[in-house]
Amino acid sequence: MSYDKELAAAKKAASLAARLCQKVQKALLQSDVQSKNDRSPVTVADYGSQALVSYVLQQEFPSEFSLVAEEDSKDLRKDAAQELVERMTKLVNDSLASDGSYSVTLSTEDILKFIDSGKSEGGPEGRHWVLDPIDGTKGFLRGGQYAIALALLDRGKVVLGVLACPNLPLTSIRDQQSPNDEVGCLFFAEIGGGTYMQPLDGSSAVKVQVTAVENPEEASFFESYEALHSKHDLSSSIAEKLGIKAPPVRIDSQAKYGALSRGDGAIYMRLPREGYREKIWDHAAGCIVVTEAGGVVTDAAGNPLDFSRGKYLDLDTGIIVTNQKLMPLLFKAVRESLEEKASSL
Ligand SMILES: Nc1ncnc2c1ncn2[C@@H]1O[C@H](COP(=O)(O)OS(=O)(=O)O)[C@@H](OP(=O)(O)O)[C@H]1O
Ligand SMILES: [Mg+2]
Ligand SMILES: [Mg+2]
Ligand SMILES: [Mg+2]
Repeated sequence: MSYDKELAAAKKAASLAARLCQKVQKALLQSDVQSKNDRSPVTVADYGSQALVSYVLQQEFPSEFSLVAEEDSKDLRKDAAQELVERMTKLVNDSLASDGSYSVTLSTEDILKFIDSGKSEGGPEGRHWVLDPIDGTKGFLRGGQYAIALALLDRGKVVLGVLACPNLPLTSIRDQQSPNDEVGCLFFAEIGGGTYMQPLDGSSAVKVQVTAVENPEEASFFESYEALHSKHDLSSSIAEKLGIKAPPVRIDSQAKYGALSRGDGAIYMRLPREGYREKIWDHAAGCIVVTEAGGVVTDAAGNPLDFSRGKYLDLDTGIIVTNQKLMPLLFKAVRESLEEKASSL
């Protein structure tokens, strides 16, 4: 089955949302009065992105629409949020007007409704869109990496994924010469069709592949920027077992899956603290982008991720990602480190 029409709509929606986020982040980084604790820019961009993606998908697929998305409008309906909602409404309408394909002006109530149409629970039947309107909200505020991550589930399987990474350099993050290198990547993958990357400005796409590195000593690895999101001590013990020499590259958000899909690094380890439950929108798009580029994504027990159980991913301990050659070695090192840790407790 082909999902070409769905993929085209997903690319359009994610690109529009990326433009909105870029605009907000630019204003945020330029303003000298910003207070470190002011989260309103990310709030405006996050909800604005969700409203835009939801609107575009509903225009393209009016009859069959189900969206599992991270945000809902509850906080926005409070009186104190009124100014923020107005700012967001203007941003969303400006984005739609600049695109030109929809001649519409949405009211604040319309926008809140589009945000709330992301309340589906997903599951093993039918089709569901899965959206993280901004993944890496902390990275967004820091001026670092973030992603707009959109995927489609069909009968519980991820069949397409789009990752817009507005701050990711077009060339490998390992070869960065100057901070002026061009940024803004759109990764996309359809099941059985491979993974492609194109500049967010719309120029032509290239096929990407994960790295062919077979020697773990030459492998480099990614982990979350935020130490709270992953046990960095555990990943360093795994890296040591593998003989990895280079220090980890810390990047925010699913931009890690994008960077890995084109070979910027060989391994991504995400081993959250006990009790943290992973959500499908944090991994669905990234997972297909990596697997269609020839990579493997499993939990720490070696099982593929199961996106058919609703909003949460029920998995064993964490998520590990690499190419097919390195996976058996990585898996072994992960098991050994976890066992050592368990016996030392
Ligand atoms: N405690 C904890 N453990 C693990 N994961 C957590 C935790 N808290 C949050 N999150 C989720 O992580 C998403 C950000 O992904 P990353 O961890 O790759 O980003 S970062 O490098 O830490 O910025 C982030 O996604 P966004 O909320 O969309 O930014 C969260 O869903
Ligand atoms: Mg997220
Ligand atoms: Mg998010
Ligand atoms: Mg969040």
